[in-house]
Amino acid sequence: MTSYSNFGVVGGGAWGTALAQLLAAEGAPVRLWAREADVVAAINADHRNPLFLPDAALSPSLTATGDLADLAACDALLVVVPVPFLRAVLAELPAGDAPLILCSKGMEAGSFAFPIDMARELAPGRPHAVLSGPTFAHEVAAGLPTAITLAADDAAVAVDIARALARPHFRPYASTDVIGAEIGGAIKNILAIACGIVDGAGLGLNARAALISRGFAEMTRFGLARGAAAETLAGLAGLGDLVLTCTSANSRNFALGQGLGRGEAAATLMADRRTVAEGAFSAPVVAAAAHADGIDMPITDAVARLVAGETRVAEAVQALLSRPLRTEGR
Ligand SMILES: NC(=O)C1=CN([C@@H]2O[C@H](COP(=O)(O)OP(=O)(O)OC[C@H]3O[C@@H](n4cnc5c(N)ncnc54)[C@H](O)[C@@H]3O)[C@@H](O)[C@H]2O)C=CC1
Ligand SMILES: O=C(CO)COP(=O)(O)O
Repeated sequence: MTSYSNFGVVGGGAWGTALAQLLAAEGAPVRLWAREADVVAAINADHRNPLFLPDAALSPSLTATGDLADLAACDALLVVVPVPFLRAVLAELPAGDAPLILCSKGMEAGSFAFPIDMARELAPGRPHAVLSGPTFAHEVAAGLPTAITLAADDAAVAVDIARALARPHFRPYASTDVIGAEIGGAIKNILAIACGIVDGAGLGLNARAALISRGFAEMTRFGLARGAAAETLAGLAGLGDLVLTCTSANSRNFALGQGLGRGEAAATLMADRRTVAEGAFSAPVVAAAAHADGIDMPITDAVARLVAGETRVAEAVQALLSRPLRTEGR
């Protein structure tokens, strides 16, 4: 059994900060790399991250740096950079054999790569794992009970990392279904936008439940075609996270969808965002991947078109409702 005690966190957004705080809460040293100099300064001076996680008081044992080289001595790294920027940051990581735990949720445009695919390509020769599940950052930082999936190809690696991350209120479930964990996290963001649209447009709770169910059918079709296990998709990283983010305006993806549903322009909603709504980036990518593989994903298609400003909410809803009737199933 390998134990990890000297964690580094790559990415000082809400989720990176919350994970760093989780690991540092009892006084363990944790080093966090943040891109913004004011985030680094505020964490070190005031033990706060006013830009991305303003309400959390952070442990003094959590220190920040703007230099990735300062993470070279860490014995495990959590990588929490939004997917569109992940490749560039991975390319700058200091060399080493510390495991990389990928915590971002999405699929890269052009390459169709998930975070773990990029890590294997750009930082080979070390263990890679995926951490994904229903986990609002502010709740984890506040110490509220949370369960999550930790997936790695090697079962022993998954168990070791899960043990190292576990805390009394934070329960990682070990898994070897890396692709299932990646697909669940990427697709639930897209479906959270769809549910936000239904909410913003006032289409009712029946419609939201229908979207969650039929969206889960899309996630399952896409996942099974790529070798994911049905249990993973029905677990924390899939259905669990889908339920969380499809039912709460705390989800940035859901909130973006609410704006679209109220009729606000996608371009306006996307402009000047400091925080990410990964589903807006992933929707066209997953839609294109599904088309290429011949997988039917009408809700994902609709979200991609709405985010691109190619259709209006009423048209998209009409198109979904007028699809031919079919038998229920995957
Ligand atoms: N916030 C949450 O509750 C959770 C977020 N996630 C995932 O974690 C990942 C990171 O999200 P958050 O920490 O919430 O981010 P955030 O929305 O709080 O902050 C934005 C992040 O993007 C970074 N960024 C912006 N432009 C960049 C660039 N050009 N190069 C590199 N980095 C850049 C910022 O430095 C900041 O770290 C996403 O994939 C998200 O889906 C996963 C679970 C929970
Ligand atoms: O992934 C999340 C919770 O599990 C956070 O969702 P949002 O990115 O939509 O806020």
